[in-house]
Amino acid sequence: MKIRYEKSLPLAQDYFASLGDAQGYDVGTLTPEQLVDVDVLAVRSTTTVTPELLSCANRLTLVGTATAGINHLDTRYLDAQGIYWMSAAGCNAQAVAEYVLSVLCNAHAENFTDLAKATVGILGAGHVGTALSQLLDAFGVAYKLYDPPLQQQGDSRSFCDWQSILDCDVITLHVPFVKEGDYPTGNLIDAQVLAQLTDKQLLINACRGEVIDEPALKQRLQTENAPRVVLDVFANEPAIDADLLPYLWLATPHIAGHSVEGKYSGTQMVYEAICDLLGVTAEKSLSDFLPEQPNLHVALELCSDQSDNLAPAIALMLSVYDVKEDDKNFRQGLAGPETFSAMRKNYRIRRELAGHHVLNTSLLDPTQQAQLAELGFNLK
Ligand SMILES: NC(=O)c1ccc[n+]([C@@H]2O[C@H](COP(=O)([O-])OP(=O)(O)OC[C@H]3O[C@@H](n4cnc5c(N)ncnc54)[C@H](O)[C@@H]3O)[C@@H](O)[C@H]2O)c1
Ligand SMILES: O=C(O)[C@H](O)[C@H](O)COP(=O)(O)O
Repeated sequence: MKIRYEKSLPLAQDYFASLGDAQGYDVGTLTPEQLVDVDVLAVRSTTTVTPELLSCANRLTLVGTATAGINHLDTRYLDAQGIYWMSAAGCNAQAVAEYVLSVLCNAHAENFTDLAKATVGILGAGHVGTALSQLLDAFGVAYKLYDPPLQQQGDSRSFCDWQSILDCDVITLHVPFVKEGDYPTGNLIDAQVLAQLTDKQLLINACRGEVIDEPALKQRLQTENAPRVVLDVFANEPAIDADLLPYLWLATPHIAGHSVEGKYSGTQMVYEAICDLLGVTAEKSLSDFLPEQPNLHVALELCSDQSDNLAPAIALMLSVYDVKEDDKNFRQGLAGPETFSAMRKNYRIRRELAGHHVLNTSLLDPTQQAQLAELGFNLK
């Protein structure tokens, strides 16, 4: 069995070497000829899998992407060729949900969004939307879900209509980028939608840049009464429109899903798919590779504002992951497509909330303790 993998998959050799001849390629270097006699191609979103790329692939059985998004795979072509493909659905849902929560905590800290009163509109209630709704439940923050495909499939949760989502204090996008079908998402947030949003609202995009009409966004952000906007994703990555950045409240280089857990899980899922293909038991698991959770003891000095019931959870959340640090690094480091890619490749080690130890929690009231436990913290 020959496996070709994009070197951006963490732990690829550790996972794949025992399954066959596993060889890595650098992002952007894979040629059609390198797929001759290859059985499995393992990618992330930085390899676009087209008919041209696969034109010499004479034995390809499986294309696996260690990402949630699949818009870089020509799935129609793969289906027509009888090549099985899979994605790492849900691998980084918690990471993206924590990214959004970090944005919300910052908005609350700046008195822009009062989380005790605000309603968050979640557009797309799949893995990420659901993980986010669970974090918001822990915080006691109100939210609405919008997801017509899931609603049509009979999902038992309560969904709202399009206008209700646009009326929310925060609108956060978690849909796939889909060009065709009953529910296309390209430019879902277009000039007309942007015109409706006001400077009391926060718009977050951590799904795909193409879901927002970016030129229209740039225009809107230069007019009166414009919403606050946070972008993790951009049209035409890595050659993004850097002129947009000054108009954004927060901007990051497509790293919302890049927690250690999120990235390792992606490789784990591709490994499991290859094991299935071979009919062998998957013997490796995430816990074989995840480093010990950093011994982060969060002191309650962080939780000084006892007048705000959410203050301890917010302080702890931001001490574990503050998106503002990523925003600062991005604005300082961006000089072109290469630096966009390099910042993603060399992204810092970011661990998810679950497992962090919190000391002195007996000083908190039971509601606050429950909030922390629901967020995944280990209370000591
Ligand atoms: N920034 C990042 O690092 C990052 C990380 C993970 C995922 N993503 C992106 O976020 C997307 C969502 O991730 P996920 O894991 O939740 O995927 P998912 O497939 O589990 O959920 C997507 C949801 O969107 C819904 N949907 C589809 N079209 C819709 C429409 N027109 N209107 C409303 N809802 C619609 C689907 O029914 C589904 O429930 C991915 O496709 C990927 O592009 C980005
Ligand atoms: O779709 C996903 O899972 C995310 O957008 C993910 O962060 C993409 O990761 P990349 O392969 O570009 O690092």
